Amino acid sequence: MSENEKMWQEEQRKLNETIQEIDAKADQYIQKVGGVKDEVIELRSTFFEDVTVNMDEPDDVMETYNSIRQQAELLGERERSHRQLYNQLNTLKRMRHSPYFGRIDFQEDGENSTDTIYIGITSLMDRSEEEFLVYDWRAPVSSLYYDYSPGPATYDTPEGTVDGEMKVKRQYIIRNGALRGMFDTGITIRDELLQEVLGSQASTVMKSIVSTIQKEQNQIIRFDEAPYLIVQGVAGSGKTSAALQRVAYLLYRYRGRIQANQIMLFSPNPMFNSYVANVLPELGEENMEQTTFQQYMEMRLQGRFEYEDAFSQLERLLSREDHEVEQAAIEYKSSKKFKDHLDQFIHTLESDGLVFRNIKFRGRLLIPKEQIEEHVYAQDSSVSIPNRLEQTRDWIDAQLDKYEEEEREKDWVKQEIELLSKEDYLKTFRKVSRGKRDQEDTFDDYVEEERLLSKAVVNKYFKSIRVKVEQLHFVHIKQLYRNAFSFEGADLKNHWSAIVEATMEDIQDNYLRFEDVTPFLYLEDQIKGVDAYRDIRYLFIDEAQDYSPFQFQYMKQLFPYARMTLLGDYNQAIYAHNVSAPTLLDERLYESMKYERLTLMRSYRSTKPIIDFTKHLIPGGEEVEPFNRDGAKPTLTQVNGAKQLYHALVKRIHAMQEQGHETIAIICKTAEEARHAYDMINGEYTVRLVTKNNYSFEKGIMVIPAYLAKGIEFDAVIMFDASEATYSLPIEQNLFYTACTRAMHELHLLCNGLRSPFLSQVPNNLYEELELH
Ligand SMILES: Nc1ncnc2c1ncn2[C@@H]1O[C@H](COP(=O)(O)OP(=O)(O)OP(=O)(O)O)[C@@H](O)[C@H]1O
Repeated sequence: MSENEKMWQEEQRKLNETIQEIDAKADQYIQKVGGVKDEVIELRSTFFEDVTVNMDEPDDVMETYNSIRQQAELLGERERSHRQLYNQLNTLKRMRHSPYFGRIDFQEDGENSTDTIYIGITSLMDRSEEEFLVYDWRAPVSSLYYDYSPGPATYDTPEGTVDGEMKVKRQYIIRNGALRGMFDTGITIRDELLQEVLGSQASTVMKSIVSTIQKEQNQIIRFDEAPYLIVQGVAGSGKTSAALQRVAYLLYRYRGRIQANQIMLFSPNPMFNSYVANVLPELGEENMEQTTFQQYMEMRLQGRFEYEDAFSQLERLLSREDHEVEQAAIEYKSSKKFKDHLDQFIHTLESDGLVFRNIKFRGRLLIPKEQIEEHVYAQDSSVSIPNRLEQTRDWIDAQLDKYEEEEREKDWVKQEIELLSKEDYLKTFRKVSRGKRDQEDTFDDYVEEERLLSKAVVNKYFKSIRVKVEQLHFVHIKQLYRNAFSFEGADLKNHWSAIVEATMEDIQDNYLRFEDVTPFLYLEDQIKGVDAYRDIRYLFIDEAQDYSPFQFQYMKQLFPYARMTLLGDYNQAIYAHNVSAPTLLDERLYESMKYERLTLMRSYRSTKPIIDFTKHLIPGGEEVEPFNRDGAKPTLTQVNGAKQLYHALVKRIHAMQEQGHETIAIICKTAEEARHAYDMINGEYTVRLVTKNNYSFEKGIMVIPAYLAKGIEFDAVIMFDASEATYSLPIEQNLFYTACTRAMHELHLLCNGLRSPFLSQVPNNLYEELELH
């Protein structure tokens, strides 16, 4: 038997033993789960047998309440342990399929023996819970596997650094409990496994990468120093993947101290949310909180304003009209400079200038705005505006109590009572008299009945005023936002008056453009007080290049206790505010803060020929390092007119399907172009049109605007129209690059008319020009 065969046998034996151990543990768990389940069922069915229910006397009610609470707590605790055992059992099931993926043999300095350490998605102890059979990939010692090749190696533990020598580093492919492959690896994780992983079909859900994490990604995952981690990574370099494994790492590293709901991820679009939703559960962890800026905006503005979202703003700018003024407005309103300006404005409001609304009731002026103003500015100027407003709110409430009482005597109230239907009358009567009866023995006085009913009627009408007062609606934020523009925007020269005029009109129409949303909310928060997310400890911002400097400042305020991980790629900055301004990945924004900036240059998503092509679409692209995965060159099909475009498209889709590609994206520039492409082929193929209002990621053919394909990948990408008429302006360059870099295995460009000037930067030998036959 050769050395290799012996090694294989030895490893097979080890694998069998581990699986036996997993089975034995699973049996133990099944018994425990069964036992707890029976208890839960029993507790549920006998819930009320075991509680004493007696509502006769107040003391009895209290006793009943306590008894029910105790029983509910017991049930809750049993249900929790059932869930926990059930989750552990599921993890064991996953481990049985592939208990580990790597091994290192490590000899610590000063020790005689070498430890053999197997590494898997979670740790596994033997039945007696004494020895580790498998180490969690997030354990300190496991970082050796990602960071070193055999030779001297070091890892950090909470107790300090451990030095030693790595003797062996081995990788396994284990499927359904059987050893399929095994490699002793060198400096980086050997390419075989990565080749296998990357060569597979695109999936509609993102996969975990723990078995093939690369050294530079591991640095991101385990980073634990500065409060800001900025990651600039080229398209497909694993930023999102690293972010998700980092969440899993943090949950492991700070187990018991940080829960999944204290970690939040901001993602670029809702489709992305479902795309990444599987990674953490696959690793046996709960998902973090996920949201988009769009969702946050909706939560804040819905019902108050019509507002534009980021996608519509982009669509507006992508239309081929003159956007000079709009572009200037977006750049300015998204800048730190505008925020500083607003801060100055807000500062002046401390002594003068807040605008208020009258408080009226049925046409009667109850509290004039001047009185509110007087009340606010009568307070000590050292008190913050939000605190003064809170104080004023209490004062207004007290005034309203008085007015409410006055109103009860009015004729309209009597009429209202008369008009109450019998049901309403009884309902109101019961409601108001309920409290009364507890205090008095009899209740038969007509006057008292009238009094209570009028109180109820007036109360009902005052309710909406009370709610508005509670929300500090008496401050006229809309007017204040307008007033913020009553200065001379020196840098904007001849555009300023046009910008101000457009803003005034929009606000008058109760409409907020996307570029106004953040400044508006910021102003509102500074005046009314920030409703911050104080529980969030870690904030992840994916596609960070798409956020404006103003949004960043805003987020900092919204998440005051969060460490931030910002991941993105400046070459994929597609929004107007970043066309000529630095993105959030720019170090200059962090100069006064503690931060670390890491870069990822290696791209894993696409085949080498695709990366060789796409890297020429951006300045500095020559530094992008492709992962060496083979594939066909991208193609370019030149067509003239809609008819030829249709034929080229159909031909291409057909070829992609023949080759067995499961996710095929026809990527367009705008929603309008996507609708056009969709109409062209719908009926011929089963095809899905993805819009910002319809977002789920399924297998098949989809037509999608480029900005919605952000962060996502497909087996094959067909660029619907790579022509000059579609892609030639500066704002279109990154969009073009982003769209092309979504392809994993195949990239095909159709071009109706003159080709985009961005293509002239790509050497001819890097793509194939096709004729349409
Ligand atoms: N270490 C790795 N092992 C296996 N697959 C990897 C690894 N790193 C990245 N990938 C794969 O490469 C693809 C791109 O990764 P990901 O989406 O995380 O990149 P990204 O930098 O966020 O991309 P983009 O900015 O273009 O949206 C995914 O299919 C991911 O699974």
